[in-house]
Amino acid sequence: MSESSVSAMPTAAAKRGGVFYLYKNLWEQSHGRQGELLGAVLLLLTAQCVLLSVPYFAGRAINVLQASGSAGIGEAGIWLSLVIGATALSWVFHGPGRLLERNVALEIRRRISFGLFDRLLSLPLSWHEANHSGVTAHRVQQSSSALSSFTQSQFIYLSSAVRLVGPIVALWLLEPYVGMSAIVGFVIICVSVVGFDRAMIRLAHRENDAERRYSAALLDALGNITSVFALRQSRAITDLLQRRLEAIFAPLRRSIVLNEAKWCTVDVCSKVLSCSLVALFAWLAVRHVDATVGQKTLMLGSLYMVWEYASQAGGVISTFASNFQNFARQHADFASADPIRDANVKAADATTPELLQASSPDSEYYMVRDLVFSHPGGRDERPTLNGVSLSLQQGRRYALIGGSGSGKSTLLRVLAGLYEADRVAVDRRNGPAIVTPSAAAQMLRSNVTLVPQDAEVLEGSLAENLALCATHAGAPAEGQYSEAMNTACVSDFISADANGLSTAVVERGANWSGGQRARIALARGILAAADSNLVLFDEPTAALDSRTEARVYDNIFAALPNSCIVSSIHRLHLLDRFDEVIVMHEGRVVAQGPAALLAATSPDFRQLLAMYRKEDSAQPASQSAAA
Ligand SMILES: Nc1ncnc2c1ncn2[C@@H]1O[C@H](COP(=O)(O)OP(=O)(O)OP(=O)(O)O)[C@@H](O)[C@H]1O
Repeated sequence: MSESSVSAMPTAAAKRGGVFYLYKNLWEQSHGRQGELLGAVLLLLTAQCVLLSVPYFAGRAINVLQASGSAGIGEAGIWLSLVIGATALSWVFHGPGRLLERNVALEIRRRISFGLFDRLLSLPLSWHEANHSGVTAHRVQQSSSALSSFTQSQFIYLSSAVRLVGPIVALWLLEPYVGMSAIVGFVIICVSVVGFDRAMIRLAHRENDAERRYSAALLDALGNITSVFALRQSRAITDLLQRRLEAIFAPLRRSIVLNEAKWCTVDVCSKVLSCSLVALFAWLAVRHVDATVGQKTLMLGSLYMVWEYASQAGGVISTFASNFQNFARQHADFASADPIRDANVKAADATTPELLQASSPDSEYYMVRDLVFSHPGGRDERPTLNGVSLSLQQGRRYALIGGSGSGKSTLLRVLAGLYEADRVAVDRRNGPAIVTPSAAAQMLRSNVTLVPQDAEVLEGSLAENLALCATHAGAPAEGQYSEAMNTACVSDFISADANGLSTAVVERGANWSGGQRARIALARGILAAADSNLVLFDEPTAALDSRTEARVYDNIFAALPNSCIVSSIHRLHLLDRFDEVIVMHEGRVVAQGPAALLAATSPDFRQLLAMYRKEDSAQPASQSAAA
């Protein structure tokens, strides 16, 4: 995938309303736990409201001491014990509130991770081919962590809100002019913070894009480490990684400058505001003449209250600035999975359920007519499959042959329902014809099993790898493993018992030879195909020597006697094991029938056969017999 197309993806997210977007998703994702979420909010709000009384109690203690001296020690002690009491009481609400909030956050992370994974599984194969797996994995992780961390940051946002409103109300009660001045000051500073952070959100989106491309390159390098070593790619890969890292740093550097400018503005303005509020209060207080004693009074406790509330007000500005920055980051990170959420999946045809029912496993043949398919973003103007027609019968074996790039793998993927055709009609004996591509894809997907070309194995034990599949009815029983291992000739190199099944498979099956890995993957494919009436194999034995290859085919045909089997093959010495041959050329089926008939009637078949014989005779004898 080109670098430009990767970076162009997640911009739709930036258009969505930030705060509402996150809160809407938080609310939706916490369904079933919304009571807990509201309970957490209530408890955390109560804790912050209780804490608001602390400066008042402390100020009253100072005022009593100022007015009554040592005679007021008892009363001051009561006020001070209220300070401790209020702090302790706030924890009675804050602690349980945080527990609730963080538990909901964990649940939200679980839901988003699995929700996105489910969504990924529902997207067509072509979507996955067009999107780098490293990029997609990064999106899932970043988005699920972001909303989870947003959820468990609620107490910070709530405390900021209370500490924003509380001191203003307190200052207003102490002196309305001071309260009014605080509001004006807050508004000015908040507007400048929002301005800075808007610019920083845009940079965060660019930074996330660049970071995903860097992760993708790193994953490619580490995932293909044999080629990196063997082809001396280290230098080129390092250069690529450096370029991609530099692409992260470009928006990051601008963001760092903006961040410092923002903090400078916030710091200076909040200090100016705090000092101005104290000065304003003092000035207003000394202007007030006490009529009874005839002198200007300035109660130190009240001054302390103003200082404390003003400091809180100043502190809140810093907190607001930092919260907004976190919030901006969380918004950008959560939105990074929007290309997955927004991926355009064609809605299934309304008649699908009926068609699926009609296509019960006892359908006895498929007649595929006029199949047209183009790879999205394919290089060629012509469709990859152009008017393909073929007929397949239950219990028969078909060899799919053709030159490289003729469309064999693509055809098998369409027949497995993994790619949706642009146009197709499928006739079956036991049901109405299906003429809608989406319905055809769904029907095929629920009746057909494709054993893919690449032997994709996962890290774990052999048993875990075999368990990573399902028939249309569900997971295969463990008792079937040894039979599948025998069929795929896995038991040639590992015993089909508990001991053998516990053998380790490392990442990408690097502790097995290519042929052994292919047979493990084939055993898993055979397990998955147990109840499919159409089973497709995409060159499953290309990595095997010709004798083992022939044994594997004999075993497969014996293990699946009632299924229709279509297998693409390159080595044509296998042809006599198949009932019919399907010949492909440039995206078309140019011939179908028994090999003997085609040898007499099809020039394309004869040409392929001649090419094969020439290649085969050119090979050293040892090669075809090698294990
Ligand atoms: N994901 C894809 N995106 C775009 N074009 C593709 C994609 N996969 C295959 N193609 C193109 O479709 C054509 C048919 O490819 P396909 O893999 O089906 O051929 P094949 O007959 O299986 O070849 P081979 O025998 O070499 O495996 C080729 O021109 C190929 O470049």
